[in-house]
Amino acid sequence: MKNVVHFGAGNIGRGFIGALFAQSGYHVTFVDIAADLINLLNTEDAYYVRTASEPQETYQITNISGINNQLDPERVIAAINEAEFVTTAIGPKVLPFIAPLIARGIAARTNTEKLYVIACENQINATDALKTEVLKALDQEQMEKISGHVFFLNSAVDRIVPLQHNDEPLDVLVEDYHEWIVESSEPIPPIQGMQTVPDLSPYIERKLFTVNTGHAVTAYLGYLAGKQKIHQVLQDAAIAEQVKATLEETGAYLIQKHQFDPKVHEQYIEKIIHRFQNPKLNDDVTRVGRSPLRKLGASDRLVKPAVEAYKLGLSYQHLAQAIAACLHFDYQEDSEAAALQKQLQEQGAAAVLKDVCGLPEDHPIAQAVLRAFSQMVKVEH
Ligand SMILES: NC(=O)C1=CN([C@@H]2O[C@H](COP(=O)(O)OP(=O)(O)OC[C@H]3O[C@@H](n4cnc5c(N)ncnc54)[C@H](O)[C@@H]3O)[C@@H](O)[C@H]2O)C=CC1
Ligand SMILES: O=P(O)(O)OC[C@H]1O[C@](O)(CO)[C@@H](O)[C@@H]1O
Repeated sequence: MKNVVHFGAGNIGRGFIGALFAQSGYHVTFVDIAADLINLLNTEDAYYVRTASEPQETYQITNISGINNQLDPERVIAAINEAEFVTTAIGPKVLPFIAPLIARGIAARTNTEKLYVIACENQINATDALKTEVLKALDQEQMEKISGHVFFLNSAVDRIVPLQHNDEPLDVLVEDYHEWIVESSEPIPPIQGMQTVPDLSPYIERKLFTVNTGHAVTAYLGYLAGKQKIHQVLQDAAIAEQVKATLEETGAYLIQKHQFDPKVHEQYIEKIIHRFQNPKLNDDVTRVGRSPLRKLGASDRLVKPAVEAYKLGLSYQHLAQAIAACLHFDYQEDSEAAALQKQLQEQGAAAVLKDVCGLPEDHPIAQAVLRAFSQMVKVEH
């Protein structure tokens, strides 16, 4: 029996990556700090993944177990010894916290088979970031020991998995579409639904700056307009037009940088917006807008394409409006939104743009954001 240790038994963990491994004949050991979830994974024989589509498809996921990494790190280390893959879907900011345990697991391995480590997060080169943290925890001898045995592979993951409201807590509602692309120039063990490419850059940029930019803009404009669900936001023709115009801006950059066929890219944009419009996902604006500080980062879905468009002399005005709308995201239950609002109140928008986005006040994008920010009117929630 082949084994995978997957960190993060949440929506993407159970509904996407863990499910693909189980369907490919692997035993999936989920690692999480959520004690109830781990208990259920150890007491239930199976859970169900259901698609938000017509007709609905249902997949039974079996051969699963769970370990609480806070309570039982030694068992995680033992599980890594048996594993062919270690994967994560935990949030990019959490990677540094789990890296030391992954390092201990790798260092303790007596299994001489190859091990593939893949971070499945919405961030460019997330596995490289994880690798950096793992290597920090290893000494020279350990690094030499793993060389040629442990491979860190970047990846791009795409499947919309909303917040869950199921009768059975392990079950997951997912969209039927999914794409998992892993960067590797060498063959790796095949996993159902995983595709390998030698250069991930065009794929991850296309995904992050279309799916994630589009989703984030929809969420922030929707929040500003007082809407609750993503598909409802796109029923507003003016917002839908603005989302499309933003993706035309990221598209112009992507087409130029990666020599994409403009017609094919246009179809990709249409398909992505169509995915957002799926009412069966019933996805919350506040989920999709979550973690605005991360989303405002210089390498993330809003600022990076705006800066790249600016450098190429392309339009970035709609992206600037999207950044401005993000600054209005004051959903207090999101800790990053609360921190963002605090910083805005204490230091003002120009300071936030400099600190969080890496945009000095005199940068033309910062100027466009500041203008849009002051003109936007938010509907109170
Ligand atoms: N939900 C979605 O539609 C998509 C999410 N992603 C990415 O996948 C990643 C996970 O997202 P979701 O599954 O939606 O989040 P989630 O919140 O449903 O799952 C994250 C899981 O990580 C666990 N966790 C947090 N800190 C931990 C720690 N220190 N140790 C062990 N477990 C810990 C949580 O308890 C939770 O079960 C994120 O990077 C997200 O950007 C990517 C594509 C789609
Ligand atoms: O934590 P993040 O970056 O919001 O990740 C979740 C996002 O990823 C996506 O699933 C796209 O793959 C979006 O649907 C969703 O908003």
